Amino acid sequence: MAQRLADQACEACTSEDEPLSEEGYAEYLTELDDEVWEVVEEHHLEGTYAFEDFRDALEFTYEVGELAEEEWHHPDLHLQWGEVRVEMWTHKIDGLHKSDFVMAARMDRIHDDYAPE
Ligand SMILES: C[C@H](O)[C@H](O)[C@H]1CNC2=NC(N)=NC(=O)C2=N1
Repeated sequence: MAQRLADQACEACTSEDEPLSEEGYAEYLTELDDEVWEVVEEHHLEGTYAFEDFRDALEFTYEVGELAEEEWHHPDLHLQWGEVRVEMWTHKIDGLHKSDFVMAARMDRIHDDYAPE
């Protein structure tokens, strides 16, 4: 059984990598929460997470920031009361890389801890 994306680390990407097309990322997309994530114009992942309040959204944002620093792969994070919107792509190749899906899967796992009671 292939290792789950959420159990993987980001691969170092180089500017020589080709951005993934739909055929290339279709399998990865199946591992993401489909109520959260969509691919926009085959260029980036956009995800929207809901929270009970601002503090939970803020703490989630901080945890994701720590993950990004650890993996050296960074999302755009838009924080508001009760919601965090995430945009994830690989700037170096101006498109999608496997590492973007690894990060999204890792964010899904972090969000599981904030699921409303
Ligand atoms: C300087 C450059 O930003 C770094 O090499 C890393 C940091 N984090 C990154 N994050 C993302 N999403 N894409 C990148 O290309 C990237 N590059």
